[in-house]
Amino acid sequence: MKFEVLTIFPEIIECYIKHGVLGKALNKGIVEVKVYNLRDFTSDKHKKVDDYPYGGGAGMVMQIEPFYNAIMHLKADEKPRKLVLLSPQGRKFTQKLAQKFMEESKAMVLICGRYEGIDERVKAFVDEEVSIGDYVLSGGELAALVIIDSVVRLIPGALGDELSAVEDSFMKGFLDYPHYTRPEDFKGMKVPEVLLSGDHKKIALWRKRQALKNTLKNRPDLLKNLSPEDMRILKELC
Ligand SMILES: CC(C)N1CCN(Cc2ccc(Cn3ccc4ccc(-c5n[nH]c(N)c5C#N)cc43)cc2)CC1
Repeated sequence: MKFEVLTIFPEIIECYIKHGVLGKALNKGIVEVKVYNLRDFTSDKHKKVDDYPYGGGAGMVMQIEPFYNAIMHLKADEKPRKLVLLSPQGRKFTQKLAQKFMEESKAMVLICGRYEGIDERVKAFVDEEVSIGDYVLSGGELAALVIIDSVVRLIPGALGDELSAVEDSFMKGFLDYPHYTRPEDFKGMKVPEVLLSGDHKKIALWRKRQALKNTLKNRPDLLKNLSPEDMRILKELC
């Protein structure tokens, strides 16, 4: 999977991708990330990327030319790629969309704006407009990293543990169960006895109950299409 990121702050992307799962996936060659500075695609000596909005209004708007030049530069190799514009107006990014991107795209271009947004005409060159959530960010870079991270986790072999990607919550339709590790007793705060029992059946049931309890409390909207067994457990919790 190849990601090409267009941004005026390449350092934001370059710093993050060196670490953790992403860093390992890069080293394994499972994923490639190339970052392009939009200022390198300007035609003036000041490398200007923004200007005042037509029609007036607060702030500055990013000009189309650097985006156009960068996109045409990438498309010169005529390889297929999905062009995704990060935007507060985009469709909501979910685990399901991450799965779809992983399955359908061998290469993705993540287009990151700043300021008050970008010239609307850029959208004529993109395939998708995506938002990571209903809150206001200062630019598209964090959203691009969210997409890269969540899609890479789904690539077989990226996590080094096939189950993890499948077991990631949201895929199953409810939140994760609580996790504990040593010490058993931290200032009187003890690990639940069941987790020390070695009884894997009991542990699995406890984890399922806790996951459903957490989901009922924090994200009841995820509780759809439960199995009859999960529904039975849920009813016991109510
Ligand atoms: C003038 C007045 C009436 N307007 C009122 C509405 N404001 C909305 C506005 C606010 C901030 C930004 C900053 N920004 C620039 C590029 C960019 C890309 C993504 C995101 C972004 N924010 N939140 C997400 N989930 C995102 C994603 N994905 C934010 C971005 C862009 C746009 C803009 C100003």
